[in-house]
Amino acid sequence: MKTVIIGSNHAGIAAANTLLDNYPGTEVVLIDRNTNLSYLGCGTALWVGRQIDGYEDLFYTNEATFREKGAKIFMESSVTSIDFNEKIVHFENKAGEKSEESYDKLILATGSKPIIPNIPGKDLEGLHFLKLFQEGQEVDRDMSRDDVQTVAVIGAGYIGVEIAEAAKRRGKNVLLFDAMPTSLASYYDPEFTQHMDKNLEANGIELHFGELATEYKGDKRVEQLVTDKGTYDVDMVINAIGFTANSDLGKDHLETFRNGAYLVDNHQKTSDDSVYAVGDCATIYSNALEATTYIALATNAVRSGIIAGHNVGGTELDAIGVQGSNGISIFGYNMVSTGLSVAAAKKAEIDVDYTDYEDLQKPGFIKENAPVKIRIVYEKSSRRIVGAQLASTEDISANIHMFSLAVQEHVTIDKLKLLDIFFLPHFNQPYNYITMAALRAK
Ligand SMILES: Cc1cc2nc3c(=O)[nH]c(=O)nc-3n(C[C@H](O)[C@H](O)[C@H](O)COP(=O)(O)OP(=O)(O)OC[C@H]3O[C@@H](n4cnc5c(N)ncnc54)[C@H](O)[C@@H]3O)c2cc1C
Ligand SMILES: NC(=O)C1=CN([C@@H]2O[C@H](COP(=O)(O)OP(=O)(O)OC[C@H]3O[C@@H](n4cnc5c(N)ncnc54)[C@H](O)[C@@H]3O)[C@@H](O)[C@H]2O)C=CC1
Repeated sequence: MKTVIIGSNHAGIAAANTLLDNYPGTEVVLIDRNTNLSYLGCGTALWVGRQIDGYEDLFYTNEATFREKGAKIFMESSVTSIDFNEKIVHFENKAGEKSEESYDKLILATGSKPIIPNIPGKDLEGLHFLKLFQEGQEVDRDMSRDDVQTVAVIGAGYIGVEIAEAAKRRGKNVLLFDAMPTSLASYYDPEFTQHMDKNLEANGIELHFGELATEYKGDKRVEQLVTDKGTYDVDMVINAIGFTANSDLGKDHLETFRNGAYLVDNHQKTSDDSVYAVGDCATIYSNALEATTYIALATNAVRSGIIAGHNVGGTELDAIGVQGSNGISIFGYNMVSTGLSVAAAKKAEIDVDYTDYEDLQKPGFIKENAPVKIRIVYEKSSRRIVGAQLASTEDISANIHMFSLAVQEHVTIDKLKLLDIFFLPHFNQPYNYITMAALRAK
């Protein structure tokens, strides 16, 4: 059997490795238009902000590894069209030479693309997006210019907040804009984001929330950013207002979600029996929403690639859904969340309650210690946990995995009240904040 995979980043790589490692004799062809594969975009802000030495270690595999495993791999080759009836993929390399590959099974792993603000001045120099490795390099180069002193970041989601920190670490004046009244509004409730906002301000980032960019102004290069509330002199702009699915190749043939992502079943199969879709170009099932949705994360890309790989290889494997678990660490302030915030539940018309608690991570007699804030969100009628948020300068990140499982398994808030949680002063308190929050639930 021959499988063609379009897109060889996180999702495509996971699907290819699953096939090559578990199904000897299977024929795998990978096609990607980029020069590189496996770039961990999460490292861009660390590298641009000089928290790590360089970008070299942000790649975890390469073309040669796939060749050694027996796959055919075409880099710098763009798929231009797919004949879904004849099962043929047409592609073109950078020299313009056209080729084609037939398939028995096709895996679409074409990922996502940044949403481009459609406002006047969008073709000026000095305007950036942050998706590809090459775009990270451009941002890094621009930030190295002496005449770039003021950087505007549009979108205070994960990319925006991370790159705002990086620009500040590079000594720039940083202005951070978002349409919402706080940073990270898609992931956390205001009781949590207010702490991140204070942290950003305390570290010298100028916040402009509830403000919409309306125009970029400049001669050749951007010189001003105009919003619905003011005009700002800027030397560089980084746009980070979210991703949308890159489904151009199959959107006329396959069923799609409201944002254009390929609709997939729990085997990652699309509406065409021979075609699978994985990662950021596909939908995903949310256990918190109990519905199909879209969540662009590397973690989901890898898992969905593994699922497609096995189903294509001949082992039936069902996806178990996700919670969209995520985390961020900015100037030493750490936040993690899973499932739905109260605001996200409200938007999805799920009637929820929540329980909050705040305490020191460890007993008071331990010197290296800091407060932890927790919120657990649960559905009023069923009492199932639908989300959790934690924040601290301590590393509280691993707690969120348990909440992810709780959401996945529909555990109720009442089950959490007497859960066996160990105590050791080096790590936590006998009256654990998870227990205390659960006990306070209405
Ligand atoms: C700056 C940044 C930081 C991030 N940080 C995190 C993080 O900390 N944690 C996390 O979980 N996620 C993070 N993400 C999100 C994560 O990177 C994406 O969810 C992930 O890359 C999705 O993987 P993918 O393989 O589905 O798609 P993509 O990474 O978008 O890859 C798609 C591939 O398809 C190729 N392709 C597309 N169209 C064609 C075509 N027509 N022909 C040939 N090839 C094609 C592209 O060249 C690309 O290589 C971050 C993203 C960015 C940009
Ligand atoms: N730590 C992590 O897990 C990371 C994950 N990612 C993922 O990559 C994807 C893309 O990241 P982001 O681009 O940061 O998307 P995002 O969805 O995290 O944030 C986009 C932000 O832009 C704002 N926005 C939207 N339209 C706007 C407009 N017109 N003007 C001003 N603000 C506007 C939104 O309110 C939101 O806060 C996301 O799925 C994200 O989860 C990215 C970086 C790190």
